[in-house]
Amino acid sequence: MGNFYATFAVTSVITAIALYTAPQLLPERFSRAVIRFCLIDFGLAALYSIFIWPFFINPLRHIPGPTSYNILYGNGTAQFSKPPGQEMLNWVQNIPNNGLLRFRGFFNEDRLIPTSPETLKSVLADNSYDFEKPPAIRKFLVKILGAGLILVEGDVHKFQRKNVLPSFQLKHIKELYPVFWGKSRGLVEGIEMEIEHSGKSVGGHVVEFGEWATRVTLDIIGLAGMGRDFNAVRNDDDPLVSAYNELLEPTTERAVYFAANIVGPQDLIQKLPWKQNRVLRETTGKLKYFCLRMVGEKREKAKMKGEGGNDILSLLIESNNFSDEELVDQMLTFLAAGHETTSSALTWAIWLLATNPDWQTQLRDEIREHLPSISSTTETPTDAEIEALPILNAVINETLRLYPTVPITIRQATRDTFIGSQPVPKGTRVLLVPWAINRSKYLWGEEAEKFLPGRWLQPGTANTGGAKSNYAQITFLHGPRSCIGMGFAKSEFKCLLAAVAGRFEISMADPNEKVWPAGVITTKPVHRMHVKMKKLEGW
Ligand code: HEM
Repeated sequence: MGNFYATFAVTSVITAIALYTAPQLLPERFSRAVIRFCLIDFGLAALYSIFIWPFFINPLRHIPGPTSYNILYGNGTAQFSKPPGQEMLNWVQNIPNNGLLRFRGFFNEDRLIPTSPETLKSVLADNSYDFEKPPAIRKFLVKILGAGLILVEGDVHKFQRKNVLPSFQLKHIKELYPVFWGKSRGLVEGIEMEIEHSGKSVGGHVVEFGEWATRVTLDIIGLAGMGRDFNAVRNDDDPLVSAYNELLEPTTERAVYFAANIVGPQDLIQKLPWKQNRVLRETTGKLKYFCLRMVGEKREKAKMKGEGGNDILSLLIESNNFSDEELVDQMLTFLAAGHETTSSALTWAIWLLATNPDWQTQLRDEIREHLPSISSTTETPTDAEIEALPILNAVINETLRLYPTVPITIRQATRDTFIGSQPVPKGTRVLLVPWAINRSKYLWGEEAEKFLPGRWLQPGTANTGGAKSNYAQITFLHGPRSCIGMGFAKSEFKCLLAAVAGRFEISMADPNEKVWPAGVITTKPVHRMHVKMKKLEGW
């Protein structure tokens, strides 16, 4: 659209000159003259920004993209397609391009989609700091989650990333396996109890698995991330968890409030006498208070008894690089980024196993042959034993490929820059679409959209799935803004899936149910995940 303010300045000058030379166009009353001036000015600016610039001037207009669009809102609704990212996948599969697609969003604003390893590398690695998260989204979320790693940009991000990274190193993740396995046992026991209480132990009982997944991943991020046992699998009365759930409770009014803050004048909206403003202030205040108290207690304990823990927060405290307030921001970030994401991945894996019984059996056989029973309280598998299971590795990688839990994420060019050899003006929005890249037939072959764990089981393909480039899979993105918790998430995911698939036979409650992903940031099955689970003896 070009620079919005510059457009207005130019159209104001044009309007002023036009009215000066044709004063008969202005009514006599001053107030009416001002209104007419503004209307003409606004009309000219809109005409230029919505029609002239995008269709006749914009240097990006020759990049291939969908040819059918609405004249006013372009293909803006594609961002809300179901499943999220599906419309973009259709473009990737069907519109020939040289690594970049362009479409017009609302009011014909440009949107670019990198589609090849080269252009993805350009955005994610080579020019990563030229592309930031859109400022309005960041400004609003910082009020809720604080200025933690996921929301800061530029030098502050470089500093935080450098100082948080050591706590997520492989050697630390290895130490967390007992927590992952112990919490996986808690999950299995919880489901076993639900089955027992239902009185349907013999034939199996229908369980809504998504809720279990949410609770157990919350427990894991609590204990492994912050050294606090929320025990959400057994109860939900932890004050920190209650405040967190209250904050993210998905009501319609909350959704409208969030949307108004992102697209509207945020500072004004936050001054309105809207109940959501007060609720948000109070719950974030509560959440931050609990976190601050936890950080204080941990710091004190480490000082008095020289006792640090092996959770991520303890390691960050030990590193001495962050103030208490900064640690609170990181805690809220880990809570938000590190639990619904893994919970979503686990839920999709359960669905894929329920609908692919052959792979379910093969996975169960592998687990039962090589790992101690999940019910054993004396034996815990080592990280090496879990990492050595090829089918488990194949199933989690294929799940993460087909159901990336963040299907779309957005960037905005902060300066005039390049994607590959294509100049990209400041302000252009770029969509990174894991859903479309991970399923692209150009990167994964004709069977790209099929669940085929075997692609990770061929000689030399355990880490690549047979794709020629790392950038064929962008579930965790790549480069300086990639998911810092990838190793944590994959290890946790492996333990949880091994425990559940080893213990239960899983089938769909309704084999004819149409299941598809829905959600705004992370995805879950649209009607939740109702599966029949039957406890299997002999392990
Ligand atoms: C299957 C599980 C997960 C998936 C698919 C996932 C995916 C992602 C993605 C796509 C991003 C980039 C978002 C963007 O910049 O637009 C991201 C960033 C991040 N993730 Fe994860 N994530 C997962 C689990 C976790 C876990 C368990 C943690 C923490 C314990 C975590 C912590 C973070 C943080 C801190 C960032 C921001 C990194 C930065 O900007 O430097 N994630 N994740």
